[in-house]
Amino acid sequence: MELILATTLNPFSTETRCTATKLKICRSRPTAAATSCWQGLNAFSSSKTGLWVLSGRWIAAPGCVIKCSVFSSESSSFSTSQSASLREIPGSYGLPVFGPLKDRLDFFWFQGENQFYKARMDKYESTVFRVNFPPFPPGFPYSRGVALLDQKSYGVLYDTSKVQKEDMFTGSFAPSKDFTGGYRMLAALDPSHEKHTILKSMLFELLKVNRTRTIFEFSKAFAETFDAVERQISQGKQVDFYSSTQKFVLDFLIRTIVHRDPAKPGHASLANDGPSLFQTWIGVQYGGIAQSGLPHIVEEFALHNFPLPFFLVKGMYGRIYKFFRTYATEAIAVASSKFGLDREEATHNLIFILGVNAWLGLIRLFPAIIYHVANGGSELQGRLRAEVRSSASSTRAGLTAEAIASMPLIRSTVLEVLRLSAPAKYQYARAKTDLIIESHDAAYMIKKGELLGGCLHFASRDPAVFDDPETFVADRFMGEKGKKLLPNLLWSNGYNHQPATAVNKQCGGKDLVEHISCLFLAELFTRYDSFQIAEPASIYSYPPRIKFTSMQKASSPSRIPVPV
Ligand code: HEM
Ligand SMILES: CCCCC[C@@H](/C=C/C=C\CCCCCCCC(=O)O)OO
Repeated sequence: MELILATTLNPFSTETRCTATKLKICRSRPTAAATSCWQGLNAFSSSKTGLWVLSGRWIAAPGCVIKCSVFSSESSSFSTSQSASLREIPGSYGLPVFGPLKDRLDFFWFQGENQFYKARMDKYESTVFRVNFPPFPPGFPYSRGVALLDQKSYGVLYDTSKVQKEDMFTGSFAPSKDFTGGYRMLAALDPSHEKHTILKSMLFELLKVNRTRTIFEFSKAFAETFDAVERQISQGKQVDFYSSTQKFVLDFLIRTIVHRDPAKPGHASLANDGPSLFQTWIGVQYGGIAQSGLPHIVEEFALHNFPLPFFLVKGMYGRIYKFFRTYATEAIAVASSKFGLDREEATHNLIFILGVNAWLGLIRLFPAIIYHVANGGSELQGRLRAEVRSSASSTRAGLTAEAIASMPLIRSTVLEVLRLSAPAKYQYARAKTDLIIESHDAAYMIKKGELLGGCLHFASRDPAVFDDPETFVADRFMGEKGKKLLPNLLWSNGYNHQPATAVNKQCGGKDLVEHISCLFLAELFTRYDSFQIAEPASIYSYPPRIKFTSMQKASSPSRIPVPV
């Protein structure tokens, strides 16, 4: 936040910088007798108009006096011209040991993750409050921090000039690097790290050189998956889409980037073990926060108590590594020849990017898309079908990137799913310096080093931003009105109207996710007129309960084979 201080002095030259040696901050309204003084150094910068911009760290109510001595030892005084109230951050970490233990019981047993945050937001009447984040003791370090649950305060998580993202992928707990060949992965690097820029650029390059494969491999994996779905339905079975999605997405990702079918026979083949190898490697690696599907009491004691050692999955990860090292030759060649990366490090990063960043997110997103579109009933399915059929048939080549781009309702539906059911629900960062953050109704002082944790489930339902925030509105992101909401769509660790770059921490697969999610819906309504899922369905439980019960094949398939 920038506080414009109207200077009463002649403007200094632009070279002069003023270092505040003593700031008198009025913690409450200036009429209050009590004020408090801040001792601290803060750099101001002047501009020709003489207006001093006090960047972001100090808040003063009107009438406060800010003493400031400039380098030329000339003293000056300013009066502030704006007001903002600095509020103590509500909440508590509880007593040592007992506080985190109570929070752990609330989070994993008595309340569940959404109610855990909602109960505290209601209790403190604030979207910013102190809390113990998971994972919890005894075996995990204290993750005391400040929760951010509104759209306004969330933005600080993206401002890497104010916060650092080293080892912040899952908050205070970062798995041992043993799980990733001894290397820190791209997602765990702060953008100031040179290796971050190199690895993210490598990813962008791999997505670019494989762009033509994407649609083809996706459509192929989609067809295989739904052939199997239809076979099972014809045998009178309900089809658990969360499990069939895992093979579907892994096949698509690996065929597209590694240029090899994971199950293709060979000395390093993954056979059909890919999904279970990745689920186990990830579940053990992130055990403290993992949702394993194991009986709850087992999950609590086996996974949530202490970080599990890598040796438990050494053999499984060895198979994954051998597959990539053996077959991902082109991708590794790009990494080493074009980006100078060590082949070893490139291989481990490729596994993590495809297996955690890409796969883990998409296998949660596709069932959520089915869930929301099924809940939209025949009306929404009819509108989606009409849009797909008219757009695809209008271009000779069927579901091309251009055809997908001409499906506004499909895209808006995908974005609305990403709003309501963002697969990556938490983003963390640590304050680089003392800083001020703002919610819609107050400003708070965050001290250097404090952990900030955003909970997207609430920020994506911020009633100050979204009309009818709890309701799935497929059209929400359509037209000019929808375009204005893109800055409020936060699923990719950044604002949706802004691009992921090599120097920010926004999801490297952001565009790919939106494109193939639109392609997923377009394929679905090319192949089917409609579909139904079993009730009750759920995407907030783990594993998600999304089971196909029936599909109505397309009466007039406009399918034109996609060019290879
Ligand atoms: C629905 C699917 C996905 C979701 C919800 C998702 C979400 C996110 C989020 C929230 C982050 C930031 C994590 C943090 O630092 O706090 C992230 C980072 C990242 N994602 Fe994704 N992602 C998805 C799919 C993908 C795909 C398909 C790829 C690659 C093909 C990918 C590659 C990455 C990478 C490389 C990073 C680290 C970026 C960096 O550190 O600069 N993601 N993703
Ligand atoms: C969970 C959704 C993952 C989306 C991938 C995305 C960003 C992820 C950010 C943090 C999630 C880290 C992995 C959590 C593992 C949970 C284990 C389990 O419960 O099995 O990177 O692109």
